[in-house]
Amino acid sequence: MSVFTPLARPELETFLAPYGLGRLLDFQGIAAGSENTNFFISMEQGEFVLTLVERGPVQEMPFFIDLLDVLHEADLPVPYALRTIDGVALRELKGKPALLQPRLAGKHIKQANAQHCAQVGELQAHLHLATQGEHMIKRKTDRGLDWMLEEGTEFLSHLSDEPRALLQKALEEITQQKEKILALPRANIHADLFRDNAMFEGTHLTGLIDFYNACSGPMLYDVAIALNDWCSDDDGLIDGPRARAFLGAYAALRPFTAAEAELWPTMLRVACVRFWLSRLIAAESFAGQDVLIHDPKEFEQRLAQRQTVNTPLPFAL
Ligand SMILES: Nc1ncnc2c1ncn2[C@@H]1O[C@H](COP(=O)(O)OP(=O)(O)O)[C@@H](O)[C@H]1O
Ligand SMILES: N[C@@H](CCOP(=O)(O)O)C(=O)O
Repeated sequence: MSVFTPLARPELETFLAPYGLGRLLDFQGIAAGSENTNFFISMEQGEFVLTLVERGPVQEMPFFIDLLDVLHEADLPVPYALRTIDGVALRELKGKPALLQPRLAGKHIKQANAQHCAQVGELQAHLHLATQGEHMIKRKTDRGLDWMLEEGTEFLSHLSDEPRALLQKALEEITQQKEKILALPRANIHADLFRDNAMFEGTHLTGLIDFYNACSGPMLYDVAIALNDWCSDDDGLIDGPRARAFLGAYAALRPFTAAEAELWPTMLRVACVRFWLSRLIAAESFAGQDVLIHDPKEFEQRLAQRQTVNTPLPFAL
């Protein structure tokens, strides 16, 4: 279970008092999640989630707070940092940066269908449209192309022949296509829009959570990351109907460009490399600990399946 920092009721009550949300009724550590410590918090005035930031770009918390404010003001269903009565958003608890956010209704779905995928594609397009151009808040990801090349090269010697050849080929492609990828249309991107970062009530998408990988970057990269998770079957193949539903709903709001259509197969592979590597690293660094670790093999398999891509981007000439 990923509650890295346990909390006792009195220290939580002291922390929550300045929000003016009434008495603390109940709280519960959340087992899901792998990066931060999260608690469901029931107050007299509603349901909230408290996050203690355990690792990652702690000094960049103002970026995440600002981005979620922009998305919230654009009426998109995302959590955002609640302010204390004195207007403070970013606080500290047990020496960790701490945020209190509204709790979104619903739960994660395991089996996505075309209807789920269309809603996620649509919401992702809204997220990009709200943060394009002068609205984009700059933040360089710490897991970008240079990181992939560096960590990937490091990992080659840890792998057996077949995965090593697969990774080597992908790293060469990243080196060759890097400039073109970086020139694609940009916005703020979620960069981790997996099923476990979206909430559904029945078939209705109630919102997106966990923006701690968000950054400024190519919108197509965000699409590829999401599609690899939402539209893959158990063998790692792209499921045509789900992928077309996702891409069609997205493109109806933000049509893809010719450059994006050309780089689509590359981008699907880059998005596989990103999570294959981060999972390999997590599996090594958290081995034997009580932390949720996702299977790296899943992305090795997806990368192998994306050597040919039969689902083109819907793109009108
Ligand atoms: N604002 C929220 N509303 C509802 N549930 C949330 C919210 N934030 C987090 N959660 C719950 O907490 C879990 C872990 O949150 P997440 O941000 O994904 O953690 P981590 O950063 O550790 O991966 C989610 O799977 C979800 O169930
Ligand atoms: N969704 C990811 C986990 C989050 O990525 P990280 O880079 O923040 O560890 C996955 O399923 O691997």
